[in-house]
Amino acid sequence: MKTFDELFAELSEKARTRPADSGTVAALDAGVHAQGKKLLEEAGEVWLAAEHESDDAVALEVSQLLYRAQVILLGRGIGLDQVYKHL
Ligand SMILES: N=c1c2ncn([C@@H]3O[C@H](COP(=O)(O)OP(=O)(O)OP(=O)(O)O)[C@@H](O)[C@H]3O)c2ncn1[C@@H]1O[C@H](COP(=O)(O)O)[C@@H](O)[C@H]1O
Repeated sequence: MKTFDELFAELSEKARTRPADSGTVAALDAGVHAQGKKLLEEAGEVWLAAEHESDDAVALEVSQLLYRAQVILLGRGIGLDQVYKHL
């Protein structure tokens, strides 16, 4: 299990070291258009799960949405502090 901040630290390290088997590196290399499509896809899956599926299914989809939001942030070079100041 990991927190939102821990995941962001892990993904930042992946972006820095660029391991060949990293899906995050591939997602970053795919560019913002592909990243945005994934984000919207996950948002839709959260919505559908919330309407029709179990609590655990909703939690899974939200975890994937959070991951995709972090990829967008990493792609733009935006840190979590910059996000948190708006919360
Ligand atoms: N939390 C996630 C995470 N959430 C979602 N995803 C990706 O999103 C996919 C699920 O999205 P979809 O429903 O679109 O599934 P899919 O279309 O079958 O998948 P793709 O073909 O798009 O890969 C997963 O298969 C992963 O590729 C994630 N990929 C990685 N992480 C975490 O990120 C960390 C680094 O991962 P790597 O960069 O791959 O090493 C690890 O700790 C992982 O747990």
